[in-house]
Amino acid sequence: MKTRKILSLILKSLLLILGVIIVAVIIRTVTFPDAQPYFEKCKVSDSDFIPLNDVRLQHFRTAIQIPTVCTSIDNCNFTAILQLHDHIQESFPLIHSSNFIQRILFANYTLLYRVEGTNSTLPPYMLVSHLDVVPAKAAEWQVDPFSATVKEGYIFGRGTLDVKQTLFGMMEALEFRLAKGQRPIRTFYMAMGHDEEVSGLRGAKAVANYFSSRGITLDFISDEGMVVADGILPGMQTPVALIGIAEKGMATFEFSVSVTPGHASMPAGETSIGILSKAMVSLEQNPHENFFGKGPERLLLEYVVNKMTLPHRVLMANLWLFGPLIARAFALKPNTNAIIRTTTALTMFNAGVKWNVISSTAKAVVNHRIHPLQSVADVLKIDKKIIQDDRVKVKILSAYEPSPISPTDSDGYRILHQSIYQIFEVPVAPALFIASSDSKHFVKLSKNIYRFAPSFLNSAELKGIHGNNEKIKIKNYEQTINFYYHLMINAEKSANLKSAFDKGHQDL
Ligand SMILES: CCCCCCCC/C=C\CCCCCCCC(=O)N[C@@H](Cc1c[nH]c2ccccc12)C(=O)O
Ligand SMILES: [Zn+2]
Ligand SMILES: [Zn+2]
Repeated sequence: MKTRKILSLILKSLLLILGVIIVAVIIRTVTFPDAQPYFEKCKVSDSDFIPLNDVRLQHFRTAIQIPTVCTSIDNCNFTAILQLHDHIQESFPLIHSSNFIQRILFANYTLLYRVEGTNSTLPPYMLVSHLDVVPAKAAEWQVDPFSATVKEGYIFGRGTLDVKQTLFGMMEALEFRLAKGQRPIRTFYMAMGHDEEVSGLRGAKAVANYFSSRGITLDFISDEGMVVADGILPGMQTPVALIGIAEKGMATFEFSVSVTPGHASMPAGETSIGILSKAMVSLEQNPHENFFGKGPERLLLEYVVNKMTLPHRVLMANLWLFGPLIARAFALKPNTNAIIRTTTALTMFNAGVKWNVISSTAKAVVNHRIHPLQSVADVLKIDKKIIQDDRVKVKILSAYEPSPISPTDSDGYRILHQSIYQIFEVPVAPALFIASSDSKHFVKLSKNIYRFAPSFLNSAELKGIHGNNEKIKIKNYEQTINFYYHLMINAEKSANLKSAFDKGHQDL
């Protein structure tokens, strides 16, 4: 009898606790604050819209057809890069004949345009793109990667998403303003690196030195980066534009094992290949810590929870209860896994000289993209702990720390948010940029650095970046031009944007 009473009491207590949790979850879900600043949809009048006519389309197609491939810092198609310089000058005659626009060359191939505004009291900003592209294996593409083939509503080609669309988008926008007699009020720069895909150490680094040697700082910088993600963020009923407020660091390690070589007929147990393979499998099977809920993605979720389907809203609004479950869910897909941890990619493995020789050495390269909550030193220490084999030696081939996290209450963020919203009319949220950009060289020039390309992409299209069949929707390229057009205009009225943010619903 006594036992039954105790069990009944325990059951009632558990039901009470469950009830309290359910009520707490419901209250949190329905009262979750909406961090999405509201804008009246700023109607884009015809005069404010740049149509993608045949001339502009051909400008872009010709740029794609110029194979500005870089494979290493000293191995670029420099002839093609100079061809692209010429094509840019031919495509934008007003820019290149203007007396208030200066074109500056760095390291023979990197370009910086300075557009002097009429009001020198407004702090300058910078738009960043790059001229070079990664190689493409033509045999694996549906079309020639440098043909700029137009089909099925797309323009196919290496560089259509990374990142000649922003290069020509910003230039078309400025040329259009000049053609309308609109001299910009606010001074801004457009930087175009020639070696972004191989570190930017010759190009963007020289541009950074130019600014720092003159004591010039920038109010904000907009570089390539995150995108308008369509069907990528779990639970989102609409696409969501992600502004990279920080970028991951990068560490490329070379792991090697050396043993005494010998005849394959008399192997001494473990070989260099076997020892290194085991070490690499350990790295691959032991991912770095899952930081879900502790990094910029927490801010991202606060911005978009209320735009999610109800089941996802219940989960995302209650990370206190469902955090561990969501952390595991984010880890399942490469795109979302990349924003919650330091990633480990085994990218090269070289060993052996002949089938009947025990190889003296085996070498492997691992590329880590480092989460902002870790450092290069942390990652190296953890790798060594995972491998736990002193025979495996490690050399740092290149390393960059994660960037600082830029604020979301800056003029620059507001300008990007508004410009994105005007063109795409989708929720906009801050996020961690999962790759690297030339902006890593500009962190001393501005604390407001944002990594965003106005690319409207689903998971399949995203795979084209550095992959096969890179392609941009024709409509998305037109949106890209108009994104930069509105960014330039919004940058000249940013004070209004602040009041709009501060007061909620506003006509701008
Ligand atoms: C919850 C949100 C879901 C997440 C969605 C993910 C969306 C992904 C968005 C964008 C990813 C595409 C990235 C495109 C730009 C990539 C720029 C780039 O390729 N950078 C290179 C830079 C680089 C190359 N070699 C070196 C050597 C040394 C330093 C840098 C570089 C790169 O990152 O590899
Ligand atoms: Zn790239
Ligand atoms: Zn790029």
